[in-house]
Amino acid sequence: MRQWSWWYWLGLVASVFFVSQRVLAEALTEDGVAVLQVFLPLLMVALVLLLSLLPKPPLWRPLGLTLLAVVVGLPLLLLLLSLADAQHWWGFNLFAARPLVAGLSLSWPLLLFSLLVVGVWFIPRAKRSGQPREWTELAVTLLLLLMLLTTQQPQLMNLAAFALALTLLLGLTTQMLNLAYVDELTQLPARRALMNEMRKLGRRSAVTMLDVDHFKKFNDTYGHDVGDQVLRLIAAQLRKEPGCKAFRYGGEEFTLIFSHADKEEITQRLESVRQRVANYPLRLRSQRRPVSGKKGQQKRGGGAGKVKTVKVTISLGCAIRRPGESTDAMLKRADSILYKAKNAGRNCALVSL
Ligand SMILES: Nc1nc2c(ncn2[C@@H]2O[C@H](COP(=O)(O)OP(=O)(O)OP(=O)(O)O)[C@@H](O)[C@H]2O)c(=O)[nH]1
Repeated sequence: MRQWSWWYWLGLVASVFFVSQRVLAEALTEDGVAVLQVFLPLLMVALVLLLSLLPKPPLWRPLGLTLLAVVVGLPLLLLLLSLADAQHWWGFNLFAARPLVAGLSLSWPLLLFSLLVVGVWFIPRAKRSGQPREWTELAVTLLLLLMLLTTQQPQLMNLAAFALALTLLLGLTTQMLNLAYVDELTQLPARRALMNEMRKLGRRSAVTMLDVDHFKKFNDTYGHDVGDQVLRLIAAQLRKEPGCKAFRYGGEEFTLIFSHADKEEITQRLESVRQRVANYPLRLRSQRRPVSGKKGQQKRGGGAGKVKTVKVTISLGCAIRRPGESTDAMLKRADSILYKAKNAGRNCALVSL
């Protein structure tokens, strides 16, 4: 679903690029060019804001088609109006369109509007999410702006257009790699990344499988969303641990790999993770509790908005690589040690040579 976003952005970039090329075309009058130089960047900033705010449904849905028609069609409509010399109708001359800097199509309204949209919305959003998609959208917005500001300097404009195409390609590739290699819920490297990393492990290495205790019961009691919160919490604790690399293996299972085989140090690290998770008070708001069923009714009795804390535990099984052992066999052994830890009463870490 999220991948549809690229098509809308591509549509907008293509439409703005086409219209900006027409700015240079001789078919436009001097006033027509001026209108495009003032209004096209303003319209473009408004459209990128719209695109970043609205959900992006599949293109073939009526809403998707409408959104695409808006982002592609409005710049084209502006071009048609400029070709028809329609600027007299909208009082263009009153618009204070004098450029602030000679050679750049930068007017006061554009400077203020783009500073507001980029500074208040795009930059904080990209920083908050840290995702390649949001950073790409910010870079594309800035490069589109640069391209439109430099319509009077074709060499600079071509350079900005080239950088724009490269940014889109880079953003798309990074996102595809992220989809394949990064787990969306926890943002840890996913199983495919683990398998790649395992191939590189040396003779002195170790792998740990870990699993949340009684997670099915936890999900049934507090709901799937709180379960997801637990998985994110565990990922955050694993990420903090030095000397090892964490992966989400799948479901409620995680994997840690060590590129050394020091049993004492590994035991210490696993104990530290286990204790941090076990002692972490997870805050629950009452509205997150189940909305139906007997258990839900009992829990909702506690009053709306009340904050309750719960704790979870994990079990860990670590296999230190044996001479001649394949990484697959080591992983399987770690899994069976994990089940020994479960049978030993859970909330514990076992390490075996
Ligand atoms: N919230 C949430 N739950 C998940 C996710 N992936 C798997 N689960 C749940 O994890 C639970 C795993 O349950 P089991 O394999 O029976 O294990 P368990 O209840 O943790 O019991 P033990 O492992 O023996 O302590 C199932 O209820 C799955 O639905 C996820 O991404 N989010």
